[in-house]
Amino acid sequence: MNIFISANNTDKGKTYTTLKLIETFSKLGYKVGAMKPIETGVKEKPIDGEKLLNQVKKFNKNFENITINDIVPIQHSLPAAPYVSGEVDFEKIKNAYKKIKPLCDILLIEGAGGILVPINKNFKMIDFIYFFNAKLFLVIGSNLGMINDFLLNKFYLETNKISFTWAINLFDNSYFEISHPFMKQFNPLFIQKDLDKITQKLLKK
Ligand SMILES: Nc1ncnc2c1ncn2[C@@H]1O[C@H](COP(=O)(O)OP(=O)(O)OP(=O)(O)O)[C@@H](O)[C@H]1O
Ligand SMILES: C[C@H](N)[C@@H](CCCCCC(=O)O)NC(=O)O
Repeated sequence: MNIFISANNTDKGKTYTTLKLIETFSKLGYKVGAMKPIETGVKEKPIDGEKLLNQVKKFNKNFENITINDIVPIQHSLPAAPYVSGEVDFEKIKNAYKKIKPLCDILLIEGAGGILVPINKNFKMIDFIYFFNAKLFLVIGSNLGMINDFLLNKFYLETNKISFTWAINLFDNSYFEISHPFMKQFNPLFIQKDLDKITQKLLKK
């Protein structure tokens, strides 16, 4: 099973969440792998990719000899959408995938930014769900502004008949005063307390 992790924007907790999903699925007995096909803003080394690789190695010994370049095949230095930061060689991504996929039961694939971030003229971040035949998990950051972001993502995904599982990443408790009175109608799950429910939903869907 492949799961593509996206978010309502950059810096909303995709890596943070993916680290927790690696641990939770691993403790359920699955061999878990992770990749970030494209990381931008890479100075010396891909920071998100390194966190993912270290976490995977804690639980999955099949990844012992896997390197950062295997799980982050495309690395660009400009911190921007891939469309802007440089060319993306999809063959390289495919080859990395072929190497990693046999090492795990569940592969968590982290995007960059949100679902419509452009990669090139014909390919945007959400298109990775077709490329990898992956389920979509959407992280929604809890800050002011998330209601509009959530509704836009929901509208786009439902209009395009893309099913998704989502949860709120709580940065602080102000969410309960400023956003939850509206959001509660959607019965949100939270990364901080609902990982078991989230993983069960992802396994079922
Ligand atoms: N719930 C949280 N509590 C505290 N810190 C958090 C939380 N969620 C994320 N962070 C921190 O916020 C920063 C951004 O999170 P993260 O890197 O996971 O975002 P991202 O969505 O993966 O970003 P990108 O689009 O760059 O991949 C990181 O420093 C991370 O440790
Ligand atoms: C530089 C960021 N951290 C991120 C790219 C975010 C692109 C956002 C583009 C946009 O929506 O305007 N890169 C990454 O996750 O590898």
